[in-house]
Amino acid sequence: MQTKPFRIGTRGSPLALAQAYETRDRLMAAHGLAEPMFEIVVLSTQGDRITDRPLAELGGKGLFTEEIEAQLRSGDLDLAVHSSKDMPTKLPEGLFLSAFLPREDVRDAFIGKTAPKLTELPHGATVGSSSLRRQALIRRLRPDLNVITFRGQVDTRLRKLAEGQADGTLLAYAGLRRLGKLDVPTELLDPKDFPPAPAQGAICIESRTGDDRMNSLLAAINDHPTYDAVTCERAFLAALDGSCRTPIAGYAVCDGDRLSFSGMILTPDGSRFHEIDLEGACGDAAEIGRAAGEAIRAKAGPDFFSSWS
Ligand SMILES: NCc1[nH]cc(CCC(=O)O)c1CC(=O)O
Repeated sequence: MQTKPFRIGTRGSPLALAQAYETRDRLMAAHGLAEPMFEIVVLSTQGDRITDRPLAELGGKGLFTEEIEAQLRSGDLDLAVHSSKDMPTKLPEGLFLSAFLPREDVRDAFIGKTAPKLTELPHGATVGSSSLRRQALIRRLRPDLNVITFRGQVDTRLRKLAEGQADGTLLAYAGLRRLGKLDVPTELLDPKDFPPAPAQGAICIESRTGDDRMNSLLAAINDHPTYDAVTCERAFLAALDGSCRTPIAGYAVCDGDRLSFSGMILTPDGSRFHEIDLEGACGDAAEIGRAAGEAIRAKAGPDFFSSWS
């Protein structure tokens, strides 16, 4: 019998906390465990402390995970809850993504102040976003808009918008939903025009490879279609070597045992882009993502990636 509570590591943002509590609740329900069996441990990461520069400039992924992973490896934590989208494609030795919770809505939400839709914004209007993918997709659809960097937690960004720092902003609808802000979006963007980031909307749980007891508890809350879809999307990202300077979109859907993947890469100014669609068996998720990454890289040619830096 375990007597010490399981220690769940998380960042302290309202969204991160909501995700950690959801994971704890699912573990409690699946195993009939009581609340005192879990302890939520809040950690601050570099990504939380540096809020004035775009993530891509700071080295991108890993900034939200390193401090948490160090404690997971040392045994100070038993599991860590993350937004899969923030996870680097390569994890530290001895750690793995052991479970994914059922995916939320993958779409990006537009929050317009001067117009309800991205396509209806006045000529030259300002849109705040620090994501390279969103910036490139906005410019692809509306090259006339002025895209500015917007960072910080959801509430910070909404405050900046309310203060008039921009005419609109984009956020993952999944995050807004988890925070109960269902009425905030003025438009939900169609993934066909505005494909989401790989792994958007999926909560993942990271644990130690050798921790059999923890991993068997986690296996019971794993959602298989989400696991396969995100595995495919992360393999796509890894095949493009996850360069944090390339705008990359990609999403997979599992329907029964079939998986359909759509991916896109863009130049940062949105003037050029390439798309790929690939289908296969859910069991081949990683292979489909990797093949899609290699195919789109070949389509784009080497000049595509060296045309900016
Ligand atoms: N660090 C940004 C981040 N990572 C995950 C989410 C949203 C939740 C999700 O995609 O699961 C967000 C905020 C956003 O993109 O609006």
